[in-house]
Amino acid sequence: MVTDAGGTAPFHQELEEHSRPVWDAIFELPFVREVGDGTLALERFAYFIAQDVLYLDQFARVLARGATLADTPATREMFLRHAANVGRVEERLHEDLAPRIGLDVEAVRRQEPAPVTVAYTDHLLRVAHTGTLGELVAAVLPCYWVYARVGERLARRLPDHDVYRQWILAYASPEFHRSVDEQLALVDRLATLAGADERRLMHQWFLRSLRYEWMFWDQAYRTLRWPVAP
Ligand SMILES: Cc1ncc(CN)c(N)n1
Repeated sequence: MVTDAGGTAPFHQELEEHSRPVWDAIFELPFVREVGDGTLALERFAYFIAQDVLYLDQFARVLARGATLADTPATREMFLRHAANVGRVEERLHEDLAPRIGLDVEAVRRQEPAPVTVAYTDHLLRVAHTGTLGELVAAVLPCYWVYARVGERLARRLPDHDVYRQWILAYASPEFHRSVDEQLALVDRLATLAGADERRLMHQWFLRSLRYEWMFWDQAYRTLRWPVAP
């Protein structure tokens, strides 16, 4: 473990080391592997993008709440910029991919989100509205960090599939990685200000979000629907 001059590891490193098996399970997911080699059935990817449209609508609200809770002007500016980037970068990516994979984004927005999408966004919104800024940052960190890690890995050998290639490159981009670094630096700063109870909650929300990231891709691979329609 790398430590600073005072002998303490940065908090994000602690988070990563405690959650190693979940990270490994994410890298091994069939969804991730098949995007990487370009063999994922388009139906599964279209399901994923549809759920991600619904997810990002709520994620942007969580980031806006981060701006409200921000303890410094620089942190407020960062959250506002990140919330705007959801629209400028990720929603634009979805709108660009949608017609190529047979999706109508506006029709998707009228759908009920699937079970894991509801569970994950409810978790983020609850932490954002009942927790501290440190708890919120720990909860959103996997949303950044996992996609950066997956993008970086898959970009080492890009698939021969235009849609998957474009999706991977979005998350391997230097711009996306800069926003991840900003969140990592913020979680480290806030952890130094937090007491033991808050740090424990930060661990808990980080791990929960990380597991939901695994579940979100697994849900798409299984194209999970609500059981028993009315
Ligand atoms: C579910 C999920 N998690 C994270 C990301 C990356 N912001 C995303 N687009 N979707």
